[in-house]
Amino acid sequence: MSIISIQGLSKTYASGLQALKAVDLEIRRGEIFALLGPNGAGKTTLINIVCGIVTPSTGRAVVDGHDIVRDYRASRAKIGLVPQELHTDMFETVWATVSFSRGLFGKRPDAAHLEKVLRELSLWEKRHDKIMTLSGGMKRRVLIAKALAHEPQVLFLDEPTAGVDVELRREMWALVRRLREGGVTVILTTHYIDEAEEMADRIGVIDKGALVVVDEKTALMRKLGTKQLTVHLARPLTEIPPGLDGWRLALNGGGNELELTYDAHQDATGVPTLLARLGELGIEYRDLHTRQTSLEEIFVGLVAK
Ligand SMILES: Nc1ncnc2c1ncn2[C@@H]1O[C@H](COP(=O)(O)OP(=O)(O)OP(=O)(O)O)[C@@H](O)[C@H]1O
Repeated sequence: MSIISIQGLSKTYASGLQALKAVDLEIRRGEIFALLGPNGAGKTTLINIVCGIVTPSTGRAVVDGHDIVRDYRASRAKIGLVPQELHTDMFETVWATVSFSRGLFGKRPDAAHLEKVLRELSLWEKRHDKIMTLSGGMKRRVLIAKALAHEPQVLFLDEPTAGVDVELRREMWALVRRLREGGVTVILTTHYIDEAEEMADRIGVIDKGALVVVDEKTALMRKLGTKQLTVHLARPLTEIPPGLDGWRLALNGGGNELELTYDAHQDATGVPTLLARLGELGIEYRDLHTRQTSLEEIFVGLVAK
C-alpha cells in the first residue's frame, strides 16, 4: 500500500521552464526510496511540490490519504523535510529550535519524544548549546531532529550526505536504517550512486523532468547490468580477428586485453564458446577477469544524451 501517490505531476515555472513532466510515482510505506538524477533534473521540484512549497501545474499527489493541495495541513504534518542547509535559528539553542518545529505542526509539547530524537542523534548533551556553536556535522543532525520533532510518517532527505565526512556519512546511513526500522518511510535524493546502492530498497532515476526508470535496486542492477570478461592475452593483437565476429568484443590495453560484454543472466553467456574459439584460432591468454557493471554505469547510460 502506497504512503505517497503521485499522478501526472507536472511543473512549468513562470520562466516557461518545464521542470517536471507528468510524473507518476508510488512510494511504498516503510521503504527507503532513492531519487537519483543529474543537476537540474527536477528532484528538488518534486520534493518541494509534495511538501507544499511549490504548487504543481497539473496532476496530484496524496500523502497518507491527504491531498497535498486540498488537504495541505494534514498532508504536510505527515512529512519531515531535511533540507540541504540550515538557514535560520543560529542563535537558538538546540532544544528551543526542535521544540518550535514540533509546535509548528500543532502538536502538543512532548519532552519525552524530543529527548528520544536528540539522544538518537547524539545531540542530547548539546541541547542547551546555541546552534552557531555546533560543528557542521552536528548542525546537520539538528536539521534531522527538527524534521523528526513532529513524528512524521515520511522523511525527505535532500542530499543528506553532500559534503560530509566519511564517518558522519556512515552515521547518517545507520540513522536512516534505524528510522526505517521504526516505521518511517524515507525518500532521499542523492548524487552519490554508492549511497543509493548502499541504502535504497528502490531507485527512481529522473532526467530532464521525467522519471526514466523506477525499480527495485536489485532488479535494476540485474536487468540493466551486464558483465565484462577481460581476457589478458599472451601476445598483443592489432585488431579483433575476423574469426571472432559475432561477439560483443573490444580490444583494450594497447591490444593486450580482449573485453567481452555479456548478460550474465542468459544461459548462453558466450564465455565458454569464446574461450574455445580463442583456442581454435591459436590466441593464447594468461589470465581472465570478470566484473559486474556498477549502478553508476547503469545510471550514466540512462541519463546520457
Ligand atoms: N523557482 C524557479 N523558477 C524557475 N526555474 C526553476 C525554479 N526552481 C528550479 N528551476 C529550474 O527547474 C529545473 C529543475 O530544478 P531542480 O532544483 O528541481 O533540480 P534538481 O534535480 O533538484 O537539481 P540539483 O541536483 O542541482 O539540486 C532546473 O532547470 C532549475 O533551473
